[in-house]
Amino acid sequence: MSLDRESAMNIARVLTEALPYIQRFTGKTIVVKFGGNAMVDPALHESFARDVVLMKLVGMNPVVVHGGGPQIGALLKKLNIHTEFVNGMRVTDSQTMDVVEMVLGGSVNKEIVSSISRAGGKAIGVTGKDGQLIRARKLKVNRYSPELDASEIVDIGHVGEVEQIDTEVLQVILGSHFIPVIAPIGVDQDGSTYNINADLVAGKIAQVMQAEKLMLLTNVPGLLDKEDNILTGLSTRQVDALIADGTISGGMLPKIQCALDAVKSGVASAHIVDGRVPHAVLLEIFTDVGIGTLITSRPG
Ligand SMILES: Nc1ncnc2c1ncn2[C@@H]1O[C@H](COP(=O)(O)OP(=O)(O)O)[C@@H](O)[C@H]1O
Ligand SMILES: CC(=O)N[C@@H](CCC(=O)OP(=O)(O)O)C(=O)O
Repeated sequence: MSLDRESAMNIARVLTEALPYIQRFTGKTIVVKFGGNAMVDPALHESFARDVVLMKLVGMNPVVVHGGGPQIGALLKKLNIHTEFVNGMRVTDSQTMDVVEMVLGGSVNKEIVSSISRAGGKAIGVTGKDGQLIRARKLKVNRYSPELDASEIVDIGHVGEVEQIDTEVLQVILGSHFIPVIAPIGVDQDGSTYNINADLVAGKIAQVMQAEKLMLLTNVPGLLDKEDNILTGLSTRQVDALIADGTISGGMLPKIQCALDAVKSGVASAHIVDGRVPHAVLLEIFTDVGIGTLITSRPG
């Protein structure tokens, strides 16, 4: 292949632009949450896997946490099982829990592991049950009730929140130079299984691993205002106001919450990024192109 001088210079510029980022992030843990909505296109699977393998090869420690909401929804539909969400969380009865575990711990997890292998990397897929990685407890959900004109606690079944992350299994995987791929299923002391929102798991893992970055890949360009402009660099107070006036709702609620919690607990930055853009991870980590919504800890 021969290139004209200008194209060659452009490629060289992009490559050298990556150098300070490689130097800065070598040896650092970067938690990437691959959202179910960003996963629906197989080509995006491949570009995501290549980005993660590249990160690993230049000395970073990528940790992948994945969702699979649309994939769970598709199987539930096939099985004629009705599903609904409260505050962005899937109401999960025992039957739904079985499907969730099958999809997240089975097909979705192994598809990502295979994509990473095809891209030349080595990955190990686990759920939070493996090595008791994710200890969960039942999540209590508060919902506003118009009839009561007050908030009420609703029981949404086998939905959990993270009680504790036991990093031992992660250290073993990372120590053996594998890329961990984690399905957001938790377990409690009695061995009961919980469906946990993948953003919440990614946020907690980033906190416990004191990650340099938490990246949440989704199917929107970032956190949007009512006119669809991307919002970035927000303070906690501004986020609270956006939740109160309904600008932030549904699946964006746990995303924002875990991004704020992560940066408050020492993660240097959290990013909500459009996973529909091919190589979104690569662009965010290795270039000066700022994409999506950046959340850092600052007063307010
Ligand atoms: N202010 C907002 N900005 C962007 N997306 C929002 C906002 N409020 C609600 N959402 C919704 O949140 C969704 C992203 O969450 P979710 O569907 O759970 O994605 P994922 O599967 O990637 O975790 C968006 O597709 C959008 O419908
Ligand atoms: C409790 C809860 O809602 N769990 C999610 C788990 C998967 C997930 O979080 O997937 P995305 O990241 O693709 O949305 C669910 O059942 O859909």
